[in-house]
Amino acid sequence: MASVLEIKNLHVEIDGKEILKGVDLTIKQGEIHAVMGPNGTGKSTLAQAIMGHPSYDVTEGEVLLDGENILEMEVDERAQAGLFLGMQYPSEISGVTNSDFLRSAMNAQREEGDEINLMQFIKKLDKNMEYLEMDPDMATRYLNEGFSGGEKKRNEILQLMMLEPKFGILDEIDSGLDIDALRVVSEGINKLRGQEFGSLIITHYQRLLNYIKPDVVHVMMRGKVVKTGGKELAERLEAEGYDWIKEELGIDDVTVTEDK
Ligand SMILES: Nc1ncnc2c1ncn2[C@@H]1O[C@H](COP(=O)(O)OP(=O)(O)OP(=O)(O)O)[C@@H](O)[C@H]1O
Repeated sequence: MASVLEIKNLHVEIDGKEILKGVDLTIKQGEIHAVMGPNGTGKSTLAQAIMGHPSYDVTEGEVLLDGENILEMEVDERAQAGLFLGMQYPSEISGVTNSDFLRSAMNAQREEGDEINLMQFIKKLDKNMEYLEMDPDMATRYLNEGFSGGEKKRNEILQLMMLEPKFGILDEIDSGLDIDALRVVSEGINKLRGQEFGSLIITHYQRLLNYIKPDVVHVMMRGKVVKTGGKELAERLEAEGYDWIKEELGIDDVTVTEDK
């Protein structure tokens, strides 16, 4: 049966300031959802809260993966349950090679005693790196250390392709990518597309959505999802910006501020 990720009435605070003010959103496995919205409207906060970043306090609501509240799980348990978070700014880890990191992450998802066979791992790694047009040296370099912005993003998609999560939460996967990298990264996501994979892709640009056709598009303003539609919604935003939504809602300021 297809898995479902349900975000229900999610309220999140950072340092006592409420950023998310009741987000509702449901993704089924097999679907790709895009989250768009002006700067400072809570998109990254949503991704961070789902994955359990310690600075983000959930004050109300729940996030259910097949009916189970993942907010009660530790971060590694969330990953084990099948969630993957791509970071807007992936961190560098010196002393751990990219390949070792990937193998440990894959083994962490498996039962003890059922570790992935080394040859199988190398085969899968080689195949996916080739697919993503990555330099083979990237496997033996320390995780993200000295990687360019584009290399980090490609590497994130490599992680996604190796781990094959149920749901990938991808924050600004297109930022800083040149046009070739954008194509490759999009192809990687499209390759995963299918009944076994669902994704929430946070992006500013319709450009990415020319390569990855979303099934559903959401717009966030003031810490909430204010509009949901199909891919034509993203096209209209690209052509007309966000003003028409602000007019519809009767608001001037879209950001998350204290007094709303
Ligand atoms: N660590 C933090 N401390 C205080 N405020 C924060 C923190 N992180 C985010 N915020 C505030 O929360 C609001 C929403 O931020 P968030 O990063 O979720 O927005 P966003 O929609 O992803 O924006 P962008 O499109 O610019 O990436 C902003 O006003 C931001 O300043």
